[in-house]
Amino acid sequence: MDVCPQPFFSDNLTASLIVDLEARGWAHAPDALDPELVAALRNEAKAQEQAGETYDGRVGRAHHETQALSVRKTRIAWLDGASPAQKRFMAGAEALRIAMNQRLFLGLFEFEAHFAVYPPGGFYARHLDAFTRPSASAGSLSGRKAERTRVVSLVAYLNEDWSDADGGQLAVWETTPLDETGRPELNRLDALPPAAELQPSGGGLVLMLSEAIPHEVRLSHAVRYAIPGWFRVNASVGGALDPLS
Ligand SMILES: O=C(O)CCC(=O)C(=O)O
Ligand SMILES: [Fe+2]
Repeated sequence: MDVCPQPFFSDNLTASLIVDLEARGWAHAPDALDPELVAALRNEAKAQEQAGETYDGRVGRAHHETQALSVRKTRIAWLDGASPAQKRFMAGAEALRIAMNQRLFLGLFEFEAHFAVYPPGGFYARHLDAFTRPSASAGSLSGRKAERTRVVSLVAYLNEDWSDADGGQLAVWETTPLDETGRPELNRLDALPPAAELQPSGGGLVLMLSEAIPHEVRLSHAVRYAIPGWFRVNASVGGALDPLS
């Protein structure tokens, strides 16, 4: 791990993203990333797609695989951090991780990310990236343990010349309705307009609290390139939950 990773952008932008993240649970900066880096990453995503190295994205471990295509239609390939562009991307994420830990005391300890290529007709239905356990006795949620370690989600967009007509906006909501047992009931958000609908234009960057911000990728009419990633805490050791979490 670099001692002083090269940040994506200025300290000012980092600080204002973190202020928004703390105040409302999400933050967005259009044109946050260097266009050269964005182009290099987009080319890698395209090359992997053409080489058949991407595969169908699945939904969280708590869902049945058979549901996947009705929830999410996208193809993914995990970043391995090997190419110069991926090294730079991981270094920027590392700088953000350190800044978020310094200001928000989140204890984030690692970052994982993948390319996501949405074909025309691609989408990702409304979801949370991680689940809060409603109570210690919620045994049926045990399958979600692994995902609870996602604390902050990041999405970086790699698209060139995105227009309104291409669809594919990221809709974000600032509240999560819960049912009487404390489980998220996201279909109740049908009645609530999203707090924002963000264009996936190249260079844009979004941060979201993984357990708190429901979001969806609207139907995309063009090929849509993104890198979603997650900052994680070390909440499980040997399959057991960290008692502090
Ligand atoms: O691509 C996006 O805008 C968001 C993707 C997303 O929500 C996810 O991969 O969990
Ligand atoms: Fe997500």
